[in-house]
Amino acid sequence: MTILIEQPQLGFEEEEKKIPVDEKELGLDGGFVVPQTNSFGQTFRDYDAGGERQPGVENFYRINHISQTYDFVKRMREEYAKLNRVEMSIWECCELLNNVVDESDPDLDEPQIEHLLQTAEAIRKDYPNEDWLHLTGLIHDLGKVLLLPSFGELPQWAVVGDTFPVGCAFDESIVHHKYFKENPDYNNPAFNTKYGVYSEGCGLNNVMMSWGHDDYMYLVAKENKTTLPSAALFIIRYHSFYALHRSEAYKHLMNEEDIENLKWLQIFNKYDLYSKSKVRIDVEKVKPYYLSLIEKYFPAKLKW
Ligand SMILES: O[C@H]1[C@H](O)[C@@H](O)[C@H](O)[C@@H](O)[C@H]1O
Ligand SMILES: [Fe+2]
Ligand SMILES: [Fe+2]
Repeated sequence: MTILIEQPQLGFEEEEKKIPVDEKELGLDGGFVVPQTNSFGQTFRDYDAGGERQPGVENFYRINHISQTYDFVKRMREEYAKLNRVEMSIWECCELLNNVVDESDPDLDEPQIEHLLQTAEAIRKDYPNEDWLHLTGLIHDLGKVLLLPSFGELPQWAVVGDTFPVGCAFDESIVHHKYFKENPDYNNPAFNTKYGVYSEGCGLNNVMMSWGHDDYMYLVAKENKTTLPSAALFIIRYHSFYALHRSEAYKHLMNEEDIENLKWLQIFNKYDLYSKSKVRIDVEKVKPYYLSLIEKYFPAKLKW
């Protein structure tokens, strides 16, 4: 029952693009200061904080956990693999996110374009030479356009929030785990064991993740033949997989390449999570720089 999705084979050129992960090797001082609290005065990712956003966020996860089943994900992957909805550039997509607000996020109620630029600019300060990582910051959440009418207007529960594997047991570390009890897969013996339909070390590429903006943007980038390195595609695809990159669950499904790429994801996560603030970036000022990166790593128009 395992669904195999093709991963670009690492040829000679791609091999050379592999990037050193050691922060010391990169000569960085990690200037970014992790703030103690979010813009609402609470600790980041506190899902039981009881603040103004809590009831909405909890309700979001209730519906998300009940509805993300193995069959649902399979259907979504097939449907969106067609990439037959829209043709546009990466920057046009960034602008579309001007009007998107994420209901799953306890730390941010700003339009998403702010979050993209805040993430990218924070990375750029600490890792000035890793231009691929700046661009990864800019585009990692573009898949949230799935909320908009021309992309199928999917409900929030099918677009945002933390992701997790389907087809095997839901790990206890997943936010608001209790709501999985009402997911039909929860009582299905094919899907509710440690390995479920997978096997030890099978590689995350062979694992079906709950459907949302991560997997969609990965698909868009890959199918439109981005020249970004494999670590960038991994970051885009798994940045919402907190059970893995924060709680170290599901490690038994990883292969060697996943282990390498996870190091970059963990660096990235610091900027994705803690750069969320009310301090706005001047879009027009930074736009030329990001346009030059887009031109370097993507075709002018992409299929979405
Ligand atoms: O609420 C947030 C948001 O949807 C992010 O884009 C996602 O990456 C996180 O995992 C999630 O917790
Ligand atoms: Fe995200
Ligand atoms: Fe993000």
